[in-house]
Amino acid sequence: MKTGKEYIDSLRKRNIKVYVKGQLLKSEEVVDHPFIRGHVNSAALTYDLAHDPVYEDLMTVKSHLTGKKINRFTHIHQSVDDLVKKVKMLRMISQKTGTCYQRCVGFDALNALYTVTYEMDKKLGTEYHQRFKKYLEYVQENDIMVAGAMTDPKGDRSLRPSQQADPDLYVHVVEKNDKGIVIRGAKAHMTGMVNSHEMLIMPTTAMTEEDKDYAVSCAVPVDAPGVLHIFGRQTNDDRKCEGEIDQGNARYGIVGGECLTVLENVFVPWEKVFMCGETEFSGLLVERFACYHRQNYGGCKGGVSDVVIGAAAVMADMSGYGKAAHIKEKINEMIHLTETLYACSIACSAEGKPTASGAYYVDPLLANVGKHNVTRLIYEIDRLAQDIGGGITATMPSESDLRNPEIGKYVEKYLKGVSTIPTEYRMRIARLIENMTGGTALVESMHGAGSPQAQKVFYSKLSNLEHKKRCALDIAGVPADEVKAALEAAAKGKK
Ligand SMILES: Cc1cc2nc3c(=O)[nH]c(=O)nc-3n(C[C@H](O)[C@H](O)[C@H](O)COP(=O)(O)OP(=O)(O)OC[C@H]3O[C@@H](n4cnc5c(N)ncnc54)[C@H](O)[C@@H]3O)c2cc1C
Repeated sequence: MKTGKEYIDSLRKRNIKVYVKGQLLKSEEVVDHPFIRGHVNSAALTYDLAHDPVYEDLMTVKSHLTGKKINRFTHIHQSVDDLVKKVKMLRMISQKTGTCYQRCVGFDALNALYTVTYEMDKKLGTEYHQRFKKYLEYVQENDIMVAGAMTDPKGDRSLRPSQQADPDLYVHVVEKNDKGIVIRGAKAHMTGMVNSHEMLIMPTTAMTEEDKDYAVSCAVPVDAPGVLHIFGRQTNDDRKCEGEIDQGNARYGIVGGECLTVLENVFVPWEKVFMCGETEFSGLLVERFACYHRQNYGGCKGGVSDVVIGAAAVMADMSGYGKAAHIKEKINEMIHLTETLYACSIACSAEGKPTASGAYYVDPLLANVGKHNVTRLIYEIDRLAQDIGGGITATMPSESDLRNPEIGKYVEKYLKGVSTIPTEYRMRIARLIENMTGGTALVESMHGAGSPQAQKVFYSKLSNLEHKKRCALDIAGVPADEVKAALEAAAKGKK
């Protein structure tokens, strides 16, 4: 297993093309660029914690392939216990970073592909699973950070991939030969991509026969020829080029350092191709990845919310209203919402079941309910934090003002709360609340792992409404079969 330092050193060896604000960075500058370094630090923590005996049980596990001790982020879930520990691990790390540490996306892609390649081979007689296991062994042995690359730019959402005016709006195969395939397109919103080693490309939606070229999954090094990354802007990101306080979370940053990854005729050898034209399995792959990924959100956002709750409570204490009844009530409400998020993630894990491959899979309905809650409850948690935080979280002068020899004394004097607390501490907490409850951070809760509607479609599919109707009819003493026949007759009459 790599340490954080070994992980960072390994990133420096890549020959990666990253653009930030229109400028191509030199490959060796990427890790230390102020826009990127925080995301590197938070991912590095997933490596360092695996060497800390306190977290050994959560962070490490025995590989089912080699029997060796590996970082959990490269593991295939072998039990319900593994699924539960994943969620506990995510909450624990989030409590330390206050933000995304990116590695869960690749973790979920590994598990999704492991289960789907097995089922694909069984049905179609392909050989993807063996291939994938070899790749997995390489990932585990080298403690590789893998970006999960599912979301395509998608162009006109009302059209299928093959119907788009521009064929590259979904990643597709443009050439096949005896050595491998060539792919073209882009992947959008790529978390942790610029500080990963490899990306796992997956289709973003179920495909029809016409979309055959778009049903493609493969592993690609982030610095392969033809790959370039355009780093995304974030709320207040220029503050990263200034001092520390105004960033709020200077060490770990905000969200996962997303980028647009362009794939311009990228060659992929067959040993790294895990789906190529098997349209009937692309929907299943999307579903598996989505559910594994939605499982996470009560864990990671639970931990992030723990930090938000702490920040709000500290702000109240530092400002002298920490003991007020309405503040305590609001903090309690935030705790209630946070534990509700966490409960869903634990529940979908506890209800996990083995797939045909032997890998364990979450309860998909509960995983979707959990992520859907995140799209709503985080907004309420953050609203309460802003309520408690006060207007200072939006209007505060800068760190430069605080340090200014002429006006610093006024900032010091007039931003003071409780007289014994240094003003700078209060400013740091106010900035943390600002950073964690606005802009980019909120949108991640809405769209990361899929927009709300993407979860809702699972409800009608998985919740068995007919069974619920039956329960009601039985309890009310109404004969279900008679009602069914009567409704069918009425529907026929209408036609
Ligand atoms: C911070 C962040 C990190 C992310 N990280 C990753 C990552 O690491 N890997 C990855 O693969 N993806 C990642 N994503 C992408 C995420 O999965 C997508 O944002 C999400 O699936 C929504 O897609 P979109 O952003 O293209 O939104 P859109 O598709 O533009 O959706 C916007 C709205 O339009 C609606 N809509 C879309 N299509 C239709 C339609 N056909 N009919 C009716 N309504 C429609 C949606 O329901 C939604 O309400 C990340 C996103 C964010 C914000």
